[in-house]
Amino acid sequence: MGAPKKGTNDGSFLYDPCLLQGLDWTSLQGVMSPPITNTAPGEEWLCVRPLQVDDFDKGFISLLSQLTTVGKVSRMDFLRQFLAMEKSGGYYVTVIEDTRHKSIIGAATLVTEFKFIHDGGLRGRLEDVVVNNTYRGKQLGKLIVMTVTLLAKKLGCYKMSLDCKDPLIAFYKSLGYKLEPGNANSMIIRYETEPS
Ligand SMILES: CC(=O)SCCNC(=O)CCNC(=O)[C@H](O)C(C)(C)COP(=O)(O)OP(=O)(O)OC[C@H]1O[C@@H](n2cnc3c(N)ncnc32)[C@H](O)[C@@H]1OP(=O)(O)O
Repeated sequence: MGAPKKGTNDGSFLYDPCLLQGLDWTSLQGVMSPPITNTAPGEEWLCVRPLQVDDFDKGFISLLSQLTTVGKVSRMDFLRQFLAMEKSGGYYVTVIEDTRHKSIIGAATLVTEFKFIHDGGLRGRLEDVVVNNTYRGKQLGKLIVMTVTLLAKKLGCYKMSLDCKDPLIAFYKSLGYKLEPGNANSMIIRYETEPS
């Protein structure tokens, strides 16, 4: 099934699905074995596409709970955040659906940020990467990360960055992400109470 075809944006997508057409996977030759792309993900029942309004009913929120604490997010909460992201622009929440079960099994988000620096450039951040644990080890993690990474390039981002735990450094390095010497620290102030 791959990605939704041109002209299928009926307004239910968070962003225009046409943006996922024509991503340049040539630099990834050898990284994926067998080679897969967002438009040819290896199984006809896999679909890589922007988040849709009815993905709450397809398990999107419970998938995120395999990444971190989600808390209580009702359908209304989901819809409110979806609409806020859509209105704001710059949120490219991208998912993999198993269309046999109408189930969201993978997700990653590209967030873009307008800058005055870098000639008034656009910066990308990779956020909230997760694959359902029963589907892991089948390259779907690589697929969803590279889909949004190539989308950032297509949108004209001058760089894309991410924060991750140490064990995942090798995973992201295999996809071309680098630790820059002297510039690989992640610092945080947390404003919320840590869950017990
Ligand atoms: C920027 C962020 O959002 S960081 C947060 C990342 N997300 C999480 O930690 C949530 C829980 N984990 C997951 O959802 C998944 O394990 C993912 C998304 C990290 C990887 O998904 P998968 O579909 O299993 O990835 P995929 O099949 O493409 O595996 C690629 C490689 O990464 C390695 N890998 C995958 N997960 C991990 C991990 N948790 N720790 C170390 N290595 C890993 C695999 O061994 C594989 O290596 P290989 O190609 O040498 O065999």
